[in-house]
Amino acid sequence: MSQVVHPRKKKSYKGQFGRVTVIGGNAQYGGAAIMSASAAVYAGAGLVSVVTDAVNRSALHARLPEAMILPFDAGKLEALLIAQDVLVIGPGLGDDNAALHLLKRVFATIRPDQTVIIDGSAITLIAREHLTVPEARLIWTPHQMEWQRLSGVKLSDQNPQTNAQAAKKISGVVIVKSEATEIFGLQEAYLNPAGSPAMATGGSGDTLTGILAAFVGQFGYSDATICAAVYTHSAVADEVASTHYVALPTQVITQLPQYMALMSQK
Ligand SMILES: NC(=O)C1=CN([C@@H]2O[C@H](COP(=O)(O)OP(=O)(O)OC[C@H]3O[C@@H](n4cnc5c(N)ncnc54)[C@H](O)[C@@H]3O)[C@@H](O)[C@H]2O)[C@@H](O)CC1
Ligand SMILES: Nc1ncnc2c1ncn2[C@@H]1O[C@H](COP(=O)(O)OP(=O)(O)O)[C@@H](O)[C@H]1O
Ligand SMILES: [Mg+2]
Repeated sequence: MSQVVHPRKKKSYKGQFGRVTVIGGNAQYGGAAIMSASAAVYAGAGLVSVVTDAVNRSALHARLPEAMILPFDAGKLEALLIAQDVLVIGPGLGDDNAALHLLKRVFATIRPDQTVIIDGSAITLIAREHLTVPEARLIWTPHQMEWQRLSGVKLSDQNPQTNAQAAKKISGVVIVKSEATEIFGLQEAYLNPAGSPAMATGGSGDTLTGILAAFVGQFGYSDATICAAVYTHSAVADEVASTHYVALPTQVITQLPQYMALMSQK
């Protein structure tokens, strides 16, 4: 962990800690985009933007003034996306035609050196519509039902062996989230040792996407960075859960800077 999260150099500025854009949050699921973007900001991303339904503008500005906002239908979308280091697509995006159209528009702009974290509704849409994914550094973050949709492996048949086999057919890194999250597509498979049922609350996965984005954006894309992000999410939740029955995503998010400061000093 401390190998990944290190003290910042004195001579540095926000442009060196990752340009992250979260694409998600329709009229029903605005909170998902807010939690993803908040996690990215609190985990240290230098510049965070959110492409979201226009109805989320006031809520997002009020909750997270650090973030910039662009509505889903903005003409400037491509210009924004091209300048990003990391994209998160899917938290609260929804799976209707508007979401599908936006997903295709985003995929058409992606460059191979960008990291794209594919979550939630985006996974469901890609599986349902058999979409071709762009050439990029892809990180998939399915929960078990999304993994069933994407891989075809039924929930009841999912285990480290069947998951590993299925992940080989998918381009990029696959983080199969559960009570024992597994990561495939790295040099070695990784089993997350932290976390608890206190994390079983809506928004936990949305929060993970923001942490991943911030870690890749500031510490660079590597196996160690991805594992550290997954571990940090659960380890902070464990800290919260030591005194709280549920580890609310918003509470996990606010604890991130303190946890990372301790990690960076080890
Ligand atoms: N506050 C918000 O705005 C929230 C928005 N969310 C967004 O809502 C959209 C739909 O995502 P959902 O995950 O709710 O719906 P999904 O339809 O993708 O998955 C839920 C379904 O899968 C089943 N299931 C079985 N095992 C499961 C497992 N281990 N984990 C999760 N589900 C399991 C559930 O019973 C349910 O039928 C996504 O875009 C997501 O990002 C959620 O993140 C919840 C919070
Ligand atoms: N029982 C559990 N033990 C450990 N981690 C859990 C448990 N239940 C949920 N989680 C974690 O919470 C997150 C849930 O993700 P997801 O279902 O996508 O949430 P959401 O879409 O509501 O944000 C994952 O990181 C998962 O590993
Ligand atoms: Mg989710």
